[in-house]
Amino acid sequence: MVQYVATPSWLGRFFTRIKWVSIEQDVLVVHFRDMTKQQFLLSDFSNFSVLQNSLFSAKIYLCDPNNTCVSFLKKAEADVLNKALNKYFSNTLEQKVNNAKILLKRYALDEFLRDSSIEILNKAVFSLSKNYAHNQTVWQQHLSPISVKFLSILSSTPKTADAVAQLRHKYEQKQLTLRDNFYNNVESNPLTTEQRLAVIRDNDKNLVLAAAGTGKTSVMVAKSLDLIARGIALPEQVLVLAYNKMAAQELKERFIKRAAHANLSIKPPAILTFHALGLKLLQDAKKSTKLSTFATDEIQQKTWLTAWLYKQMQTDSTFLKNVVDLLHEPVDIFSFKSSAEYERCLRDNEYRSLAGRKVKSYQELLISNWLYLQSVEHEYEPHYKNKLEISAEDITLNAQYNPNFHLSKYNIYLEHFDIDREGNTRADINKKRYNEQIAFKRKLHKNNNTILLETFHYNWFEGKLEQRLSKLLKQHSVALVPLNDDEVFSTLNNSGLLQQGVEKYLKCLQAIRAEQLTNTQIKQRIKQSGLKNHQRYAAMLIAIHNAYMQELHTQNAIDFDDMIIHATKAVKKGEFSVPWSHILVDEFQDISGARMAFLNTLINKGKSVRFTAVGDDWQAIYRFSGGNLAFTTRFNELVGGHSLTMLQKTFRYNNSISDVAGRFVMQNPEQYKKLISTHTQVTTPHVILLDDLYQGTKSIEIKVQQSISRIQKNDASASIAILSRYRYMLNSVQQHLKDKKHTNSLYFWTLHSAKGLEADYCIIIGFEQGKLGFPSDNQNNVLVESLLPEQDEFTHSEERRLLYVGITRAKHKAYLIADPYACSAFVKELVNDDYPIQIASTLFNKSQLKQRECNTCSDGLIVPKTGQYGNYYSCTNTQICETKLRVCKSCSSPSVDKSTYSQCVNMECKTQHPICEKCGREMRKRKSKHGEFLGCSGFELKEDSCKNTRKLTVT
Ligand SMILES: Nc1ncnc2c1ncn2[C@@H]1O[C@H](COP(=O)(O)OP(=O)(O)OP(=O)(O)O)[C@@H](O)[C@H]1O
Repeated sequence: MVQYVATPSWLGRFFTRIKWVSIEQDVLVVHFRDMTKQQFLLSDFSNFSVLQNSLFSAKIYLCDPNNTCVSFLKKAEADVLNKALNKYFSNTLEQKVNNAKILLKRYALDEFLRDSSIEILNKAVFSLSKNYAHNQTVWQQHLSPISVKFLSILSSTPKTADAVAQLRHKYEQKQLTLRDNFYNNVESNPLTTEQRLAVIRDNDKNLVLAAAGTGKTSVMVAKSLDLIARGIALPEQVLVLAYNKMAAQELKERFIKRAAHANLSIKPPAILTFHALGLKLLQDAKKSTKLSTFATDEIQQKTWLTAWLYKQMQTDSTFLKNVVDLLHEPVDIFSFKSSAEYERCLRDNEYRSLAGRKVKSYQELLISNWLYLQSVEHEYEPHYKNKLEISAEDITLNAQYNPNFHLSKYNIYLEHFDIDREGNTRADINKKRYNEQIAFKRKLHKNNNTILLETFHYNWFEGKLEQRLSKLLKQHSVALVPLNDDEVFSTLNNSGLLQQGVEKYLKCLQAIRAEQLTNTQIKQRIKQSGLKNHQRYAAMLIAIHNAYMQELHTQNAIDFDDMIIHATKAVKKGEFSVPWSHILVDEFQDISGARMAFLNTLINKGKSVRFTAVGDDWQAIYRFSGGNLAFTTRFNELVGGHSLTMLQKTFRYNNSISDVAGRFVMQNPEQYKKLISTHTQVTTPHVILLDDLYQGTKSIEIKVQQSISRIQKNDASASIAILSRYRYMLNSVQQHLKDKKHTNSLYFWTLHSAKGLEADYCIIIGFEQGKLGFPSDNQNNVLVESLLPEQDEFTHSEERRLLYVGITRAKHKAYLIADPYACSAFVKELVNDDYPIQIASTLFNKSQLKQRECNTCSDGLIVPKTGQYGNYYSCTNTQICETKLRVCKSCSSPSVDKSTYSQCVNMECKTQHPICEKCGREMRKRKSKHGEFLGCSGFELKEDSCKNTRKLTVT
């Protein structure tokens, strides 16, 4: 039925195509002269229309999203039509406002406004208030006062983001009041406001970022109880995931205890580890869950891989060559920018050749291995001539000369020179001097009639090292007899090199499975690492990965990774329907790629699942087993939009512990900055640094025992934990304390296993230097590194977090016991950077630490030693630094040799002892008929004697 027709004014005949406009049923129809028409469903409008009169005609603005305007209408007809439209709109918009109220209540007042509900509110609520804001007078004319009031309140916050924030704030405030009693009583102490907010916020995704001891566990328990008690979820709709069995058990016990305490008779939700959850889903989906022995017995896994490699080597000689070539990652020394970088590389890599020799560089290793595989016997760095003999001829070499290799059977020397075709050297080596030394070595061999064969860095770089070796040796009639495959295999096996390779490949396999890497990703990651043989490494690892999965298939069994990987697949395929509306995950900072993929699948397959991650980026310590901190630090990008709550008040420890631990971990700029406040305040340092000496001799065991006795005297029932980076040190302390009497409960934790635990007092040991020290220098090699989750560049960043975890286990005091003569980088930092700790030993005096720094290498320390010729000092970086210093006869400090004297480093002593400029031995005062003079102490020696003398005045 056509109603309210409006036709064009006389002007409209020239300026519009419109024939007439009318309301027909619930549709506004614009008819055009060419018989076409445009229709607008009236119920689609969320705004009133506006009439605008001009001299000869009128136009109606429809105020729809396209800003449609119907122009050149007769004024009187347009007026009637517009009134009719707005009458209609006032009914529908009144209904829309009522509906908006219902939606607002449902999505923003009765529950926490979730990101996924914002779209609904945008369409049905915020769009109305925006239209209202632009057209207020018209709306006020046509709508009821109560609707106008509602819209005017809403429109006072025009930006959606602000409106969302306000609604959330309002909801939080309401719940804080309503649930005050519950939050006061759910734990033994009232929850803090930030803890309460962490419980209340129920966005699609929530991140609770905490620090140690801030009550993360309390929040997990309170949140799951609150969800169930308020009827937001049934117990079977809540899933809590803990990092390990012990934590899951603790959460379960605390849930039951707290529910009873809050007078709630509530059945606990599912509180599981990731593995237990995977297993449960596989069982529910009727999948095989037989556990492979590989999962529980590491040795079986090693045996399997060794046997598999052996089988491949037997059938394929190229494979055998690959195994040998890939034992050590190629190192291009020209890529080092400083001597420190080079030293670090040498320290982190031990080059043990097939002949069982420890050599100093990767390229020397290749040469030694090649010689070995060709059955050429060779010595490494044999003595050629000593300093004295050489200096008689030339002064270019300042130590005794040891060429790289000597083929004794043929009396041939072999030198590998680290230069490119232009004679350039490593960045930190003086090119001129190095080339002079090469020239001198050549001359020396010539003068002595010895054969010198030469290979160069560029031979290796151009992939022609083996070719050159073969050519040179053949020219000198050296017999080359290649070993057969069996001989090579048994050498690999007997030397332990195969074992090392197997261990490295298993670490890679673990990383591939934890990160769920595809073959393409494996290739990409290894390529990105810059490894020269990246294609061969990738091919080897892909083959091992496939063989491993095939082996599990043959066993018809799964390993721990499979519990998660297979369960993810089953959920994806819909073989298990997800019953959970709320998933809470603890220790999120250590989540792996595979676990995150599992969580994402559960979230996507479930119905409107809300996810809460609780973690602490300062405590991420499981990268080696796939923990990827980026999921926490880049949560928005990698997991999604979320509500963030920070827990920054700690209850476990005092401000002294918090200041030291917090400052230490925040040295890494990649860590979140947090302002931690502590429940307990103290006025003196409660982190104490002790030396590990007992009556002048290193004895960690006795020192720990003494510390325990001291604690016991003050607090006989306190719990005490002894913590160390590695288990071996704990074992020896535990053994020592076995028969000693003590009233306290003692715990022995590695720093990794201490996660989530606490004790009244903590004693941390093991601050040694090196691979088994702390920070541990046991760096992964480049290959394993390339497959592990990315990490920030800050030196020792994960080890730093580990010390943070260690110190923050203590409720009252943390004792750090360290070797003052060889203290690690961490102890040096604590002392040198004036951390607010109590230093309970004068041996950690800053200037003494400075005196002990090695001047030759980048981070070695000079420590006292006793050898067959008496006492001396040497550098702790034994692999790379040969520094040996004499003991000052006046004060026993280290003394550094100059050309004619040795200078004591102790600034208060500074004694100069004369030494022989020819052989380096001590010079002694002697008498002759001409008076006193200095003579070399090597004078009387039978072999290698030195007759050097000089005037007494010369020092
Ligand atoms: N609101 C509170 N008031 C007083 N004590 C609290 C409060 N919340 C937690 N605690 C106490 O603080 C201590 C640390 O709590 P919890 O173990 O939950 O911390 P956490 O954040 O999980 O620590 P970590 O990450 O170091 O393992 C516990 O003894 C706990 O009872």
